[in-house]
Amino acid sequence: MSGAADRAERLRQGAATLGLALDGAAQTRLLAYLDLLAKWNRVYNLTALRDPAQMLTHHLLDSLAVVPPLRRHTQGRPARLLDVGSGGGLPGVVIAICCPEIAVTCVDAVAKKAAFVQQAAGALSLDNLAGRHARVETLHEPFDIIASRAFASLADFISWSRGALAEQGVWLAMKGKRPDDEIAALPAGAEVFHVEPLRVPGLDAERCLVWLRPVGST
Ligand SMILES: C[S@@+](CC[C@H](N)C(=O)[O-])C[C@H]1O[C@@H](n2cnc3c(N)ncnc32)[C@H](O)[C@@H]1O
Repeated sequence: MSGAADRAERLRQGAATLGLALDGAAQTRLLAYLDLLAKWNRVYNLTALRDPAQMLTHHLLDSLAVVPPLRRHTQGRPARLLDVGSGGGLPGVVIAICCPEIAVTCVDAVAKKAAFVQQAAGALSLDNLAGRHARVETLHEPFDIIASRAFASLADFISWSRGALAEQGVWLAMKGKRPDDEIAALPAGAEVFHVEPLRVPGLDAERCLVWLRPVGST
């Protein structure tokens, strides 16, 4: 089997293991995104991983694992999602591909990373995806969901992005092992309402999602 065919099969199997029904267009876009990531990585320095096979498991399937919990939360309704410190677009681009009803903004403080996401939105014809060059602390438009992966401590994630959260909004942090120390160090004004373990197909490592919401007046 060729490398590309092997990746397509592993993506299909991984999505099935996650219980995700991906149509052909979504699968094609996810693989095209992987190709873009691999192609532009040297220029934009998007990820330390160089091998597309590893990128599939560590980046694509890892980000895909967030989609079922996200869909459970939104119930398929339209939502605005901010991916903070998105780098090469993880998990934001993957969410935009799998959930056309979610308008995704990927923000990064490094201009070339935001430019890559904007370029990917055009190349993959994703009307619901935008790359934004900014520090998250400067954003104020309301987002229903603010997500991050490999970004910062929970305390910094919450306090830096607080100004961009809608009134009924929630934060969603993708973490490795359950971050009990970070949860204990949360500032007043935010609380964890759910921590769910995630299984990433083909990845033998602990993963969890931490859901948070604002409390009281901040
Ligand atoms: C370790 S990378 C993670 C990238 C991506 N989320 C992933 O999982 O591969 C963290 C990213 O956060 C960005 N970043 C750091 N501080 C930021 C801030 N205050 N506002 C926006 N982006 C920030 C960095 O430029 C970097 O691209």
